Amino acid sequence: MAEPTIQNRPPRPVPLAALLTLLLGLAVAIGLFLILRDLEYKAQDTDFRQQASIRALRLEHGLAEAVNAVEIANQLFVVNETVSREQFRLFTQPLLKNYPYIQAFNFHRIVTDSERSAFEAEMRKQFAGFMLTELAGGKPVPARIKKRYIVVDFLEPMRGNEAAFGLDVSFHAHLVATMQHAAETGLPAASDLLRLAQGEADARIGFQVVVPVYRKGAALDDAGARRAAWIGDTAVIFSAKKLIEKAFGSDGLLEEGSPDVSVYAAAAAVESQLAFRKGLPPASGPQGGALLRWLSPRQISPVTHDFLVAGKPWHMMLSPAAPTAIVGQYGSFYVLIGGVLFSFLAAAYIHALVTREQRVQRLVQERTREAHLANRLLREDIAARERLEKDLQLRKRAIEASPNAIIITSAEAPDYPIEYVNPAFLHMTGYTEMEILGRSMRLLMGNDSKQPGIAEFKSATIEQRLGHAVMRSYRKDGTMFWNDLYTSPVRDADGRVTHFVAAQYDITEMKRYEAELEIRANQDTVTGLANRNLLRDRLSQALAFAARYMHPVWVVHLDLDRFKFINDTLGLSAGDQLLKQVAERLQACVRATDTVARLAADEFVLVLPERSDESSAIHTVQRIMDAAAKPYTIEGHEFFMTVSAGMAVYPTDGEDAETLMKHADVAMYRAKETGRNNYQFYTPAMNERALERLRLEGDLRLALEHRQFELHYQPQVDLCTGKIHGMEALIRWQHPAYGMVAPARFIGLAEETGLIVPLGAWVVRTACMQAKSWQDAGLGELRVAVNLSARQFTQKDLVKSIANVLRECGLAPHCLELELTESMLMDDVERAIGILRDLAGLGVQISVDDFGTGYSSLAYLKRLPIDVLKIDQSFVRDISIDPDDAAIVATIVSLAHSLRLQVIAEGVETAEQLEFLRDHGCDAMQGYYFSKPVPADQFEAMLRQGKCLAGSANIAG
Ligand SMILES: Nc1nc2c(ncn2[C@@H]2O[C@@H]3COP(=O)(O)O[C@H]4[C@@H](O)[C@H](n5cnc6c(=O)[nH]c(N)nc65)O[C@@H]4COP(=O)(O)O[C@H]3[C@H]2O)c(=O)[nH]1
Repeated sequence: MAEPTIQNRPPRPVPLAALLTLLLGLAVAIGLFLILRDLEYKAQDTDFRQQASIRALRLEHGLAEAVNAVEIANQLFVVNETVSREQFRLFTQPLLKNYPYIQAFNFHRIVTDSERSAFEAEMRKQFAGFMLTELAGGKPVPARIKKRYIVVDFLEPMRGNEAAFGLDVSFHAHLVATMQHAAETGLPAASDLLRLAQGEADARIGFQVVVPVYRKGAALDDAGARRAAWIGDTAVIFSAKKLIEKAFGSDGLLEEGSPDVSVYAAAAAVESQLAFRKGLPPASGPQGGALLRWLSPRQISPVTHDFLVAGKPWHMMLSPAAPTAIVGQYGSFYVLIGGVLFSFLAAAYIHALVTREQRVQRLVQERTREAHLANRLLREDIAARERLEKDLQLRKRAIEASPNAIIITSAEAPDYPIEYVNPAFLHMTGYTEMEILGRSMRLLMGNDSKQPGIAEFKSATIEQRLGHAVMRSYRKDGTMFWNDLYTSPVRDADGRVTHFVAAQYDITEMKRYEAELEIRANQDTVTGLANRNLLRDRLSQALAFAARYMHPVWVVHLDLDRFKFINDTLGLSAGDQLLKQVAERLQACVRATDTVARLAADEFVLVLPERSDESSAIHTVQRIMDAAAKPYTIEGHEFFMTVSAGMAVYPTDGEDAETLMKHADVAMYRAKETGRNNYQFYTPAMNERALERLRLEGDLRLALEHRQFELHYQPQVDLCTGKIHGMEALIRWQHPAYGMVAPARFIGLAEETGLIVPLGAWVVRTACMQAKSWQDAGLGELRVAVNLSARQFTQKDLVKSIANVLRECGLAPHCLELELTESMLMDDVERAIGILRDLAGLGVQISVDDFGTGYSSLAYLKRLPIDVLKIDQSFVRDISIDPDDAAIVATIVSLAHSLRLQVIAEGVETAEQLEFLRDHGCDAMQGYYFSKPVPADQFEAMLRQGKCLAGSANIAG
């Protein structure tokens, strides 16, 4: 099952422990918060109440002191019968100074209407124009007539209060009521708050305290008596603000942060009677949602204080200054915040612990599961191994018990050492394990290393594929057995071939049986030659091969002349013996690749696939006829026998086996008809040529004796100097009947007949003598090139005979150049190298004729001690029209030069060919363009003329 990855793992629920920790932490934090806040609140509340009572006392005291000042002033009128204005001034002066919150001292005099005039008259004595006034529209006007006037008689200080002097205040109902109340009680009475006409702008709220003044000596027992004795009153006008500020003023009771204070000149908090305020009116409590209200600092409830000022109830309210409450409860908040944070941290920690624990548990579970799985796999593995072990044991026992040989080799090239062989192998080969292990399979092949099966086996191994080969193998004691070998690569898990397994079967018995069958099927039982069956096969194979490589195949039908006579005379057994001897002779005259078959009683057929021309075929047939013609000894008697042969050639005389056999048969009958003991071609023209060849061969044998040969010389010209620097000696046969015969017609014949050896020796000697004679005649140290035939080249005493000739002629060895063809060199390179080294040791020059037509191996070319390469005329011919030939010639020139060889081009017929050769750095030329091969006298004439090649350096220069 796939593990969920980090990305797709579902979110895990918060562990309960973490949740509980969080909740508990939060509860504790909140609890602490509440307790602390309560403590803070109580401390604050107590502190606040203390402050409030201090302020209440101070205020009461201050106001009482003020009232006291009024009573002091009143004493002036109580004590004195009459009080002069001056007295009043002098008396109030110090009081005004001591009580700066006193706005004015007044004496209100009750004047009846009847007394008005006298009063006004009396007053005018001191104050001109005095009259009682009243306020109308805020301005003093003469007072209207009333029963009674309450007149501001004395007034201190006067300055600033002039408007009030003489004013009838009886229009002021409340003031009048206050005065009357004071008069009736005989006690000071305070008014409501008034708006004062004088004073600083913020101190114009004030109140009056009046104390009644009675007539001297009047009874004042009850209210009525007092009302009757009332003649006026002394009044003091206070500035409420100044008075209260003075009361609180000391000890910093109004400082920033001190409680907020509201003082009302009434029994309750009536805003119109607000005498003083510091700070804000008491708040109704925190606003906002429940949580916000709960979290908000607990409000300290305001403190009220009621007291009397001159009999009038006053009301004071104190509430803590706003920031104080918050500041005072910070501690609990810190605890709350800290507690909450701590709770979250603790919860996170518990969460981490729990999740870690869970992870560990999970990991343990996973590991446990994996361990179980691993255990299961291990058990399965062990079981599989046991099974495998059993299988292996079984296979091993099977391999060991196998009757066929099994070999396992390593895949390590090049030896592929043997790592295992089964007992059957040891039994089959006779080797012990010790002897075979670590060795190569090659050990089994002995020296028989050229079998086709080995190549197949090798390539199967290299290509790492199945291989099958039937091979001859050799036991330890050297005896051969036929080995049917199968091999197969063994691959490891990565597909790499590490071993090969081979199974070998000893099929020697089968092979022997097969061979016997084949022999029976394909061999003539009397002679052991191929029978008709095998002949057909071989001929078909030869034709298929010939068709592919454009080779001729010769089919020769032989018939023994007069065999029937011998058979009839001497009996079948003698006949058989004769046939056997004939068969042996036939076999001896042909090559291994040829087939000799017996068709019927005295009829034989030869298949000669590797004769390139008719002359070599004739040569073979002639040899057979010669061999057959030799005497036979049977049962003590000597016999002579001749054969008649008919020849047909593929593809001229037929393209299939049947036709060729039929035509060879026809030709054979023709031979019989023409007198037996001869051969006939199926094609008449070939018979003609064969006849001519016979004649030529006969003539050739005599030609040397009759001095019919002569040498022609063709100049070889240095392309740099344009001068003749040598010549090639070319043989000519001056035939008495045919005239001049070209070498192409007789050199091959001479080669086949062996006449080439004396002929070649004659050529070398004649050419050397001629070269020496021209040297002696002062015609230059010319080098003469002579063609060597294959047979000459392989002649045992070649080097010696050449050395003799040079010595006899007195020609310097370097003036003789021996021309050899590529094929002569490549036939048996090692042998050729030996001969050439010996020749080079003499000091003669060696050139390779017809270069480019054969298959010279560069590697060998480097090892051959040669001096000159002759470019074959077939390349030179088309040099200026065929780019391939041009490229070949250019390559040969550069190749020769890189091997430090000279290059001469033969068959140069045109100026273009010459120009090309010059352009490409060819050293010398030979060809009709300069001169054809000419007799010695003509060549000498040419030398004497100093004939040169036009356009060469020396000429141009
Ligand atoms: N079309 C043409 N042909 C040119 C030209 N220049 C030279 N030739 C011919 O090319 C042949 C060159 O000789 P080779 O390749 O050795 O070929 C020689 C050589 O292999 C062989 N031969 C000639 N003399 C001897 C000899 O004394 N001994 C041996 N073993 N072979 C010889 O017979 C071959 C033919 O000889 P030749 O008939 O004399 O033919 C000569 C020569 O006449 C040219 O410009 N155009």
